[in-house]
Amino acid sequence: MLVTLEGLDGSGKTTVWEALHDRYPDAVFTREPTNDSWYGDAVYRSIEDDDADPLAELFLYTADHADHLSRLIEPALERGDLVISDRYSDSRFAYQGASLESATGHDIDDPLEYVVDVHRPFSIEPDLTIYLDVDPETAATRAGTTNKFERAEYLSSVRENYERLIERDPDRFVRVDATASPKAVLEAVADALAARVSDRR
Ligand SMILES: Nc1ncnc2c1ncn2[C@@H]1O[C@H](COP(=O)(O)OP(=O)(O)O)[C@@H](O)[C@H]1O
Ligand SMILES: Cc1cn([C@H]2C[C@H](O)[C@@H](COP(=O)(O)OP(=O)(O)O)O2)c(=O)[nH]c1=O
Repeated sequence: MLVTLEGLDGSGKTTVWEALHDRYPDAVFTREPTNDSWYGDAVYRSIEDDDADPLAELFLYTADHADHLSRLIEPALERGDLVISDRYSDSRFAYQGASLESATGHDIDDPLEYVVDVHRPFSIEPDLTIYLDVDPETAATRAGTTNKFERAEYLSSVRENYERLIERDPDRFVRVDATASPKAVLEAVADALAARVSDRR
Protein backbone atom coordinates (compact mmCIF):
# COMPACT_ATOMS: atom_id res chain seq x y z
CA MET A 1 0.00 0.00 0.00
CA LEU A 2 1.35 3.42 -1.00
CA VAL A 3 0.62 6.40 1.24
CA THR A 4 1.85 9.90 0.43
CA LEU A 5 2.05 13.09 2.49
CA GLU A 6 1.49 16.30 0.57
CA GLY A 7 1.17 20.00 1.31
CA LEU A 8 2.91 23.33 1.04
CA ASP A 9 6.44 23.85 2.35
CA GLY A 10 6.15 24.26 6.11
CA SER A 11 2.82 22.40 6.34
CA GLY A 12 4.43 19.91 8.73
CA LYS A 13 4.87 16.86 6.45
CA THR A 14 8.33 15.98 7.66
CA THR A 15 7.34 16.37 11.33
CA VAL A 16 4.45 13.92 10.82
CA TRP A 17 6.49 11.53 8.65
CA GLU A 18 9.16 11.29 11.36
CA ALA A 19 6.58 10.69 14.09
CA LEU A 20 4.98 7.87 12.05
CA HIS A 21 8.22 5.83 12.18
CA ASP A 22 7.40 4.69 15.75
CA ARG A 23 3.82 3.74 14.87
CA TYR A 24 4.71 1.78 11.72
CA PRO A 25 8.16 0.30 12.42
CA ASP A 26 7.91 -2.16 9.49
CA ALA A 27 6.91 0.43 6.88
CA VAL A 28 9.27 1.72 4.20
CA PHE A 29 9.77 5.46 4.78
CA THR A 30 10.89 7.45 1.78
CA ARG A 31 10.70 10.93 0.27
CA GLU A 32 10.84 13.03 -2.90
CA PRO A 33 13.09 14.64 -3.92
CA THR A 34 15.13 11.55 -3.01
CA ASN A 35 18.23 12.13 -0.89
CA ASP A 36 20.19 9.01 -1.81
CA SER A 37 20.81 9.23 -5.55
CA TRP A 38 22.52 11.54 -8.01
CA TYR A 39 19.12 12.29 -9.55
CA GLY A 40 18.04 13.73 -6.20
CA ASP A 41 21.34 15.65 -5.97
CA ALA A 42 20.59 17.20 -9.37
CA VAL A 43 17.13 18.23 -8.17
CA TYR A 44 18.57 19.93 -5.07
CA ARG A 45 21.04 21.83 -7.28
CA SER A 46 18.12 23.05 -9.34
CA ILE A 47 16.14 24.13 -6.24
CA GLU A 48 19.07 26.35 -5.25
CA ASP A 49 19.24 27.91 -8.73
CA ASP A 50 16.87 30.90 -8.93
CA ASP A 51 17.26 30.96 -12.74
CA ALA A 52 16.54 27.27 -13.37
CA ASP A 53 14.35 26.66 -16.42
CA PRO A 54 10.92 25.45 -15.18
CA LEU A 55 10.57 22.82 -17.92
CA ALA A 56 14.10 21.49 -17.30
CA GLU A 57 13.25 21.40 -13.61
CA LEU A 58 10.05 19.42 -14.24
CA PHE A 59 12.02 16.74 -16.06
CA LEU A 60 14.75 16.62 -13.40
CA TYR A 61 12.13 15.99 -10.71
CA THR A 62 10.44 13.46 -12.98
CA ALA A 63 13.73 11.63 -13.62
CA ASP A 64 14.23 11.41 -9.85
CA HIS A 65 10.67 10.05 -9.52
CA ALA A 66 11.21 7.39 -12.24
CA ASP A 67 14.37 6.20 -10.49
CA HIS A 68 12.62 6.27 -7.10
CA LEU A 69 9.82 4.08 -8.50
CA SER A 70 12.02 1.42 -10.06
CA ARG A 71 14.68 1.34 -7.34
CA LEU A 72 12.54 1.52 -4.20
CA ILE A 73 8.75 1.91 -4.54
CA GLU A 74 7.96 -0.92 -6.98
CA PRO A 75 10.08 -3.57 -5.17
CA ALA A 76 8.58 -2.54 -1.80
CA LEU A 77 5.00 -2.73 -3.11
CA GLU A 78 5.74 -6.10 -4.73
CA ARG A 79 6.87 -7.38 -1.31
CA GLY A 80 3.56 -6.14 0.12
CA ASP A 81 5.17 -3.45 2.28
CA LEU A 82 3.47 -0.30 3.47
CA VAL A 83 5.30 2.63 1.82
CA ILE A 84 5.00 6.13 3.30
CA SER A 85 6.46 8.91 1.14
CA ASP A 86 7.04 12.53 2.22
CA ARG A 87 5.98 14.18 -1.09
CA TYR A 88 5.35 12.28 -4.33
CA SER A 89 3.81 12.99 -7.78
CA ASP A 90 1.19 15.46 -6.54
CA SER A 91 4.07 17.78 -5.59
CA ARG A 92 5.07 17.87 -9.25
CA PHE A 93 1.49 18.40 -10.42
CA ALA A 94 1.02 21.28 -7.96
CA TYR A 95 4.48 22.93 -7.91
CA GLN A 96 5.67 22.47 -11.50
CA GLY A 97 2.09 23.14 -12.63
CA ALA A 98 2.41 26.53 -10.89
CA SER A 99 5.96 27.23 -12.18
CA LEU A 100 4.95 26.48 -15.77
CA GLU A 101 1.82 28.61 -15.42
CA SER A 102 3.94 31.71 -14.99
CA ALA A 103 6.77 30.70 -17.37
CA THR A 104 7.07 31.86 -20.97
CA GLY A 105 8.54 30.04 -23.97
CA HIS A 106 6.18 27.10 -24.09
CA ASP A 107 2.83 26.31 -25.62
CA ILE A 108 1.27 24.32 -22.77
CA ASP A 109 -2.38 25.31 -22.24
CA ASP A 110 -2.97 23.65 -18.90
CA PRO A 111 0.35 22.96 -17.11
CA LEU A 112 -1.18 20.88 -14.30
CA GLU A 113 -2.85 18.52 -16.81
CA TYR A 114 0.36 18.39 -18.83
CA VAL A 115 2.40 17.28 -15.80
CA VAL A 116 -0.25 14.68 -14.91
CA ASP A 117 -0.09 13.36 -18.51
CA VAL A 118 3.72 13.09 -18.38
CA HIS A 119 3.37 10.74 -15.37
CA ARG A 120 0.41 8.68 -16.58
CA PRO A 121 2.25 6.02 -18.63
CA PHE A 122 4.71 4.96 -15.93
CA SER A 123 3.86 6.21 -12.46
CA ILE A 124 1.97 4.43 -9.66
CA GLU A 125 -0.96 6.23 -8.09
CA PRO A 126 -0.99 6.36 -4.28
CA ASP A 127 -3.71 4.43 -2.41
CA LEU A 128 -4.02 7.30 0.06
CA THR A 129 -2.76 10.87 0.03
CA ILE A 130 -2.87 12.92 3.20
CA TYR A 131 -2.98 16.63 2.40
CA LEU A 132 -1.75 18.89 5.19
CA ASP A 133 -3.74 22.03 4.55
CA VAL A 134 -2.21 25.34 5.61
CA ASP A 135 -2.52 28.91 4.30
CA PRO A 136 0.43 30.15 2.19
CA GLU A 137 1.44 32.86 4.69
CA THR A 138 1.76 30.40 7.60
CA ALA A 139 3.53 27.96 5.26
CA ALA A 140 6.09 30.55 4.10
CA THR A 141 6.71 31.75 7.67
CA ARG A 142 7.20 28.21 8.98
CA ALA A 143 9.40 27.21 6.04
CA GLY A 144 11.54 30.31 6.56
CA THR A 145 11.42 31.42 2.89
CA THR A 146 14.83 29.90 2.25
CA ASN A 147 14.31 28.87 -1.37
CA LYS A 148 12.43 30.19 -4.41
CA PHE A 149 9.43 27.88 -3.81
CA GLU A 150 8.83 29.03 -0.24
CA ARG A 151 7.26 32.44 -1.03
CA ALA A 152 3.62 33.10 -0.15
CA GLU A 153 2.57 34.29 -3.62
CA TYR A 154 3.96 31.22 -5.37
CA LEU A 155 2.60 28.95 -2.62
CA SER A 156 -0.89 30.33 -3.15
CA SER A 157 -0.87 29.11 -6.79
CA VAL A 158 0.52 25.79 -5.59
CA ARG A 159 -2.35 25.57 -3.09
CA GLU A 160 -4.91 26.24 -5.85
CA ASN A 161 -3.39 23.36 -7.79
CA TYR A 162 -3.64 21.03 -4.79
CA GLU A 163 -7.32 22.02 -4.55
CA ARG A 164 -7.81 21.05 -8.20
CA LEU A 165 -6.16 17.70 -7.57
CA ILE A 166 -8.38 17.02 -4.55
CA GLU A 167 -11.47 17.97 -6.54
CA ARG A 168 -10.64 15.53 -9.33
CA ASP A 169 -9.77 12.67 -6.96
CA PRO A 170 -11.68 13.14 -3.69
CA ASP A 171 -11.54 9.47 -2.63
CA ARG A 172 -7.76 9.33 -2.66
CA PHE A 173 -7.22 12.46 -0.54
CA VAL A 174 -7.77 13.04 3.17
CA ARG A 175 -7.48 16.69 4.16
CA VAL A 176 -5.99 17.48 7.58
CA ASP A 177 -6.01 20.96 9.13
CA ALA A 178 -2.28 21.63 9.43
CA THR A 179 -2.75 24.85 11.43
CA ALA A 180 -3.72 22.70 14.46
CA SER A 181 -1.10 21.75 17.07
CA PRO A 182 1.56 19.24 16.00
CA LYS A 183 -0.03 16.64 18.31
CA ALA A 184 -3.54 17.15 16.83
CA VAL A 185 -2.15 16.99 13.28
CA LEU A 186 -0.33 13.74 14.04
CA GLU A 187 -3.45 12.17 15.57
CA ALA A 188 -5.60 13.15 12.56
CA VAL A 189 -3.02 11.69 10.17
CA ALA A 190 -2.62 8.51 12.23
CA ASP A 191 -6.42 8.04 12.31
CA ALA A 192 -6.73 8.47 8.53
CA LEU A 193 -3.88 6.05 7.97
CA ALA A 194 -5.18 3.44 10.42
CA ALA A 195 -8.65 3.55 8.84
CA ARG A 196 -7.28 2.98 5.33
CA VAL A 197 -4.76 0.32 6.39
CA SER A 198 -7.50 -1.67 8.17
CA ASP A 199 -9.80 -1.33 5.10
CA ARG A 200 -7.14 -3.08 3.04
CA ARG A 201 -6.90 -6.09 5.35
N1 LIG B 1 1.31 21.73 13.49
C1 LIG B 1 2.32 22.60 13.59
N2 LIG B 1 2.17 23.78 14.22
C2 LIG B 1 3.18 24.68 14.30
N3 LIG B 1 4.43 24.47 13.78
C3 LIG B 1 4.65 23.31 13.14
C4 LIG B 1 3.62 22.31 13.01
N4 LIG B 1 4.13 21.25 12.33
C5 LIG B 1 5.41 21.57 12.04
N5 LIG B 1 5.73 22.79 12.53
C6 LIG B 1 7.03 23.52 12.41
O1 LIG B 1 7.05 24.11 11.11
C7 LIG B 1 8.33 23.96 10.52
C8 LIG B 1 8.21 23.16 9.21
O2 LIG B 1 7.80 21.82 9.53
P1 LIG B 1 8.16 20.59 8.59
O3 LIG B 1 7.65 19.36 9.23
O4 LIG B 1 9.63 20.62 8.23
O5 LIG B 1 7.29 20.95 7.30
P2 LIG B 1 7.42 20.45 5.80
O6 LIG B 1 8.15 19.13 5.80
O7 LIG B 1 6.00 20.29 5.35
O8 LIG B 1 8.15 21.53 5.06
C9 LIG B 1 9.22 23.29 11.58
O9 LIG B 1 9.89 24.30 12.29
C10 LIG B 1 8.22 22.56 12.47
O10 LIG B 1 8.69 22.42 13.79
C1 LIG C 1 8.98 16.49 -4.86
C2 LIG C 1 8.88 17.92 -5.33
C3 LIG C 1 9.29 18.96 -4.53
N1 LIG C 1 9.20 20.23 -4.98
C4 LIG C 1 9.69 21.35 -4.15
C5 LIG C 1 8.94 21.59 -2.87
C6 LIG C 1 10.00 22.15 -1.94
O1 LIG C 1 10.02 23.58 -2.04
C7 LIG C 1 11.31 21.63 -2.50
C8 LIG C 1 12.02 20.65 -1.59
O2 LIG C 1 11.13 19.71 -1.08
P1 LIG C 1 11.24 19.29 0.43
O3 LIG C 1 12.67 19.01 0.76
O4 LIG C 1 10.23 18.22 0.67
O5 LIG C 1 10.80 20.63 1.16
P2 LIG C 1 9.91 20.84 2.44
O6 LIG C 1 10.34 19.80 3.47
O7 LIG C 1 10.24 22.26 2.84
O8 LIG C 1 8.48 20.71 2.05
O9 LIG C 1 11.01 21.03 -3.75
C9 LIG C 1 8.73 20.52 -6.26
O10 LIG C 1 8.67 21.68 -6.68
N2 LIG C 1 8.33 19.48 -7.05
C10 LIG C 1 8.39 18.19 -6.66
O11 LIG C 1 8.03 17.28 -7.43
